[in-house]
Amino acid sequence: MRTFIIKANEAHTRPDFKLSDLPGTSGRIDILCRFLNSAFLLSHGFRKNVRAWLLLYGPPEPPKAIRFEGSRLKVRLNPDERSTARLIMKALKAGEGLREPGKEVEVYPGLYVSNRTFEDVIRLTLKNSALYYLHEEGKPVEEVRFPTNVAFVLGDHKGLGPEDEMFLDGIAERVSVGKKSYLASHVVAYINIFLDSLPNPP
Ligand SMILES: C[S@+](CC[C@H](N)C(=O)[O-])C[C@H]1O[C@@H](n2cnc3c(N)ncnc32)[C@H](O)[C@@H]1O
Repeated sequence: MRTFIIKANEAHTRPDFKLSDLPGTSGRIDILCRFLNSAFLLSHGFRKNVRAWLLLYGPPEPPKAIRFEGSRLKVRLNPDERSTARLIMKALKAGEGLREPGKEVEVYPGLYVSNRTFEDVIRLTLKNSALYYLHEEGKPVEEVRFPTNVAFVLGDHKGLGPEDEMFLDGIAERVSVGKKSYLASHVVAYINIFLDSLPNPP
């Protein structure tokens, strides 16, 4: 089982953005769409063994946590950003008015929204997965021995802040795919392809 978690510092938490201008109006939800594309899509296929969390911290109602559960997802994820952004919009719409922090609403089978925080999701994930923080200065990915259930945390265009990093210290090993700073979606694609190449892939 593979889990990918991305914290999006400015991603809007209401469906108030334009599908025709995601980078300019949504707080970079376009990055989240590409992230989902890399997490789930194969050419002519879909990775059912993947769970992805989008943690949105932009205006006006942060936080919102959107969970895509590959094993249960019934809606189609397409390669284009626009249709994926529409799913995110649907989830944000379903999450409007949510008050209880722990309550998750099912938007479609396999797609959920809640008010869970970054810390809530990390704690939940740690219950059944080894946690890795994807970071340029981490241990080279080729040197890590991955167990059956793995979870990877990434930042968005701003990266993770010092408080998030402090929270992850001691609970998430830093892992690198290279010294350069790559696009979040490229890092996820690289990790998926690297894990696929292992004799017993998670
Ligand atoms: C700051 S990068 C760039 C975001 C970019 N603007 C985009 O469109 O995706 C996003 C995240 O990718 C991860 N990342 C980038 N380069 C990496 C590397 N060489 N090794 C491991 N993780 C990396 C980090 O978690 C980082 O916070």
